[in-house]
Amino acid sequence: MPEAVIAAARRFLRSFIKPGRILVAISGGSDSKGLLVALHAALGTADFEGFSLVACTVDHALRSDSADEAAAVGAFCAGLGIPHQVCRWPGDKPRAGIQAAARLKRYDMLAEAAAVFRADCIATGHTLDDQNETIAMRGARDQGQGHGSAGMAAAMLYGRRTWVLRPFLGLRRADIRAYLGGRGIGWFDDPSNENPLFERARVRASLAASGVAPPPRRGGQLRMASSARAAVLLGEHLRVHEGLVAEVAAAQAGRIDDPDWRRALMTVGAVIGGREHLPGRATIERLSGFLRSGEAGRMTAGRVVFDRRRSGLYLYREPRNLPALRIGANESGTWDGRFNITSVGTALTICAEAEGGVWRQRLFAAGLPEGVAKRASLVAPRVAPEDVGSLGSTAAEAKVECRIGPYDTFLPGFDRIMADTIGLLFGRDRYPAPPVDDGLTEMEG
Ligand SMILES: Nc1ncnc2c1ncn2[C@@H]1O[C@H](COP(=O)(O)OP(=O)(O)OP(=O)(O)O)[C@@H](O)[C@H]1O
Repeated sequence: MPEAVIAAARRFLRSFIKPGRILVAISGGSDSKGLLVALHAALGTADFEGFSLVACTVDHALRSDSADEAAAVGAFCAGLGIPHQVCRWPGDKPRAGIQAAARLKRYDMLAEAAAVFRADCIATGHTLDDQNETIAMRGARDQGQGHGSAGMAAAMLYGRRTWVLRPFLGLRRADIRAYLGGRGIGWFDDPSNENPLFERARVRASLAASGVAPPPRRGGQLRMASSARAAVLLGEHLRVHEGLVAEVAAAQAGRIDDPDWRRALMTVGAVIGGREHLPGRATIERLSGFLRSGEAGRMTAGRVVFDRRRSGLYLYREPRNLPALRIGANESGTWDGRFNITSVGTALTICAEAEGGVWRQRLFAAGLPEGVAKRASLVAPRVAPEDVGSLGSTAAEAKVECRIGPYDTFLPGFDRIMADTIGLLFGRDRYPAPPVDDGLTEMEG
């Protein structure tokens, strides 16, 4: 029903803690165009003073007519009096994984545009149809263990800085099209949506062919509750030493059949291993068998050693395939997916602390078993001024912080409680809060 569209726009605006500027990510397709039009209509009433709209189209420059389409979207926005910017992806494009690369670039450019416009958030036109496709794709990829079943979050923090909100996540695409059609507004259909070379296009076609609407979901709310509980368990049972070792109390180490704890532990494991994703189902099952048995020993999974002793469980990065990195003066880089390093003044080289050095003493002083302190110290970063090479030290020439691999690029709003807890354990600040009431927002999902 087209009325649902304007109702969703109004509900979204009411969820803001205070009025702000919203950047609509508009591709020119029906969903994002419907979002822009519905928000514009809602803001035309007296109920939402203090809000403003701006818009941005990313021209991926992958199709010959994309620049013309982006310009046409600009003209449409101008007709509504909404400031609009086109961001073009310049240069050569990767051949493999083009959709994933385009998505990352898109969010990067949208976040940049939001900063330039001083927008408080980005809004995208993701719909319930997109949500169902995402859930089907994640299920098929066997991410299992409940990681993927919550689907897309109604709010997502990009790059630790920009909130991306999805106000139409509970709406069907057909309703948005009917809403636009009723106003005589057209849209572009992206041919890649139908291209069977892309997984999403195949899933979309098969969901449409099945003709069955998936049942309504409360995935977002359930996931938020799970994250809150996981955060409590982490606070009670897990400590992190120097960003290198996660120590789990002995009594908790075997409770791997608790799904919230398992997800929390696997997420901490991903941080320790410098990974963005949790291990797949088969790896988690193997690891669970080991932890459930309660026997002392070591198992490696996802670049992380799970070292089980009588005194507790210890997680640390396995001492293999550690990279070397060069960072120019006053530049930043990420080493091994685990540490963000910013040079202050001089160019730096970063490699693994192969001798253990001062880290070993610190970990030992923190009360860790000697074997754990020894192994974990070998994977610590050794930061040296480039011109001094191996004689350098970690003195004042660098700022080093832990990277939280699973959340620093994309943080689903429903995981924020757990992400904050993990961040604090690794010596980081909390992530910025969203501009909306996220409890309300997740009810859309
Ligand atoms: N070229 C673009 N310019 C601006 N916004 C875009 C563009 N492409 C997509 N978007 C935004 O993203 C929304 C979802 O589009 P689409 O489903 O194609 O993206 P996606 O890659 O699936 O996103 P995600 O991976 O985050 O689910 C659109 O409704 C729109 O708001």
